[in-house]
Amino acid sequence: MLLVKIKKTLPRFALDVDFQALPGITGILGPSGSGKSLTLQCIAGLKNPDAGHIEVNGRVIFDREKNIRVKTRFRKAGYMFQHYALFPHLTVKQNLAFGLKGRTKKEIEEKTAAFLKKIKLEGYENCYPNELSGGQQQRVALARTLIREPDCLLLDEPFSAVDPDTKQYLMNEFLSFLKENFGGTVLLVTHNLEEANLLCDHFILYGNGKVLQAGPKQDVITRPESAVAAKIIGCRNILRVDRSWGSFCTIGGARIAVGIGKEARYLGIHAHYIEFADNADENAFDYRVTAIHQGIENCLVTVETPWFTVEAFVPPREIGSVLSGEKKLVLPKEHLMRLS
Ligand SMILES: Nc1ncnc2c1ncn2[C@@H]1O[C@H](COP(=O)(O)OP(=O)(O)OP(=O)(O)O)[C@@H](O)[C@H]1O
Repeated sequence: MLLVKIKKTLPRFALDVDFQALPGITGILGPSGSGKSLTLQCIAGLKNPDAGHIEVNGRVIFDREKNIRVKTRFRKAGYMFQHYALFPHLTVKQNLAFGLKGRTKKEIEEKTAAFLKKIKLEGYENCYPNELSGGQQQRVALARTLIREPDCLLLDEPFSAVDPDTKQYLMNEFLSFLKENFGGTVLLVTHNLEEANLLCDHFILYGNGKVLQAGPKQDVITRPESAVAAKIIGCRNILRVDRSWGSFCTIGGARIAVGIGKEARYLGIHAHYIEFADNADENAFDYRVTAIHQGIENCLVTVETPWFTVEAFVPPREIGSVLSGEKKLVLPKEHLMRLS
């Protein structure tokens, strides 16, 4: 487990975060410049917080008040950079051995051989990084980090350098490799929601140097607390509430049933929960389609009602009936999210 409670003030930015991350993969998501990479750098010991405390599996690696500042190489925090940062002039084997400085020759031989096997690159030990595919390079980078037996892994956009075609394959490979070879806490910084959704167990949402929300992935996706959090997790429909009372509110004059809950400044609904029905008593509106973006599995349609506009995913086989104009747009109450 990783405990992080740190503050760092830069000339035009202030980081002030407090979170814990359990074993498994925790995705840190947030807009550009919200402090994600800075957090990883503080944990790895590449940057020093001005205040706070960092603990990995019960071992304090930073505590400003107690003047504890464990050196980077003793933190057991494996930091993997965006572009893998393999040494181009070193072979695969030398890259793997790089982190084992100070160990006996025998130990280095044994460990590098074991890791070459794990990453299925036996026979490639004398190759240079430019002779490897993107996926192979990534495995070497991951192995070079894991060979030092870190207590936690810090991954900063590990797939940003990969083309979209190979990305899916790499992510699956990465996940199974990690499951077999690492049982600790992984922090994964990413901009890519699809990637985060596939890989992560938990989410931490960042906004302007602060943690907006944290929790199990599914909870955060289905129950974002604020409009900003909903936007980060990819909610396409965030509607400004004019007035709310009891279990109702109005949006642009339309009365909407939302169920009882906290005071809401916005209502959110994921595009895949919007329905088109022949009959519905509640939250059903006349509409017209103003745009269609044809996808492979779904079409994304922009739908205008006299009171608000939303985007909805519609399976291609249903698009004809949605365009017919004989249906109503329905916002199912159970999928409306009250947002602050
Ligand atoms: N050495 C530095 N000196 C001054 N400001 C810095 C320094 N490093 C980072 N910052 C600022 O800190 C803020 C957070 O940067 P950080 O790289 O952590 O953002 P991020 O959330 O990782 O963004 P991105 O998703 O674009 O990588 C930014 O406003 C950045 O300009």
